[in-house]
Amino acid sequence: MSASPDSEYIAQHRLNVFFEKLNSTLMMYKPENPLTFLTDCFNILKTKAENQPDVDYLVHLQDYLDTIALESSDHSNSATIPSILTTIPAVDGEAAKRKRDENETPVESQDEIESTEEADAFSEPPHKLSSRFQRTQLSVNAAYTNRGRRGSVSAESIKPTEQEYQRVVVPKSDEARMRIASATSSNLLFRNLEPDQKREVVDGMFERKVSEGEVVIQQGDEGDNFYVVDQGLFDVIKNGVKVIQVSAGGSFGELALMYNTPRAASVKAVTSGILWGVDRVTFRRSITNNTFRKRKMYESFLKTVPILHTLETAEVVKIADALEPAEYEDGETIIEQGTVGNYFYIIESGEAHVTQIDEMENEHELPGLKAGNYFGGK
Ligand SMILES: Nc1ncnc2c1ncn2[C@@H]1O[C@@H]2COP(=O)(O)O[C@H]2[C@H]1O
Repeated sequence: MSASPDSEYIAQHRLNVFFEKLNSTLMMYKPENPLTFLTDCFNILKTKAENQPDVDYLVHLQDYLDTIALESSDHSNSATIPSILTTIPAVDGEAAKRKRDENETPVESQDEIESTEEADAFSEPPHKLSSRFQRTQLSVNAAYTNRGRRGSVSAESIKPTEQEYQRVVVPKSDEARMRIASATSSNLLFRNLEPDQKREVVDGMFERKVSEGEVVIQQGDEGDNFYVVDQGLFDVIKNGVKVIQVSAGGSFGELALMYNTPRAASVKAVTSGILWGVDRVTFRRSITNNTFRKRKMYESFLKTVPILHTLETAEVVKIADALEPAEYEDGETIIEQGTVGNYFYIIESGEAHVTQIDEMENEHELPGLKAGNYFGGK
């Protein structure tokens, strides 16, 4: 039996997903004027589609919804829906700055105001191209899967004022500090922390012993703590399906805290184990500030990379955590034929020549690579 023209049209444009997302967003924020809200949303989608026509319109929509979820969570006392300002892609630093200059920015969060200079530095492209052959690559060395629609729960702003904020210090032995150091040594979320921020997180960490079978995090709950695994194995279960297992040195529970959303998955202890927990406020003050900026900077770019199109935001941000920018001069060799590849590269901007030497030692020019293309890895 063939599908009706109506259902074909719906499937072709994935209208059910589109309307479901709009509907759940309206239900979540309940804007006073839904028509204005939707008009803003459509205008923004139109602009995004004009700027990045190759990107799927549902990706643009999700990006916009993520942005307003983040913005509204940092303005939890305000009922306003964030303005168009918040939708300027982080990679377009100049445009974002111009827009900020043009608009008196009533919706900027405290965090944004305090870190304007730093944010500008981050939102600038990390390099300037001196010629069309100058190349810049990003190496990727880790990723994990995560699919999740973000809801929103209200929460404290990232940087509470000093009077409000009481630094949490949980007394612990040197042995405990050593164990924490070992558990966090290879954790991506800790990699970019300043020594003082790291000390703040470690000071605030508390030990939690868990029994086999214990549910540490329940999908859909409001986020309270972030956890680093010291000992034991933990299954991450999403909608009843195990998506990943976390072991010593791994961590979980950052998404709900970082994005002020309900827990995206459940986490259950497969064995008895020991966790180091960090409360929500300490986490947001230290880890979120660093990680979030990096995630926002690369999220929009990564969504334009064809191989990553099918990933949802939660998956993309994990890749963003693992990215390391690398610059190459015009003519510099990035990888050499016959050598072992350690990195996967995505071209953020610039172009790369690809050549191959055959058995007769003749060099052949292969099709070149440009922004969004990738190479390397095994
Ligand atoms: N595929 C996945 N989907 C959702 N959460 C995941 C996934 N893999 C690991 N997690 C972790 O599981 C945690 C559940 O709580 P959070 O949503 O706070 O943060 C989540 C992530 O840290």
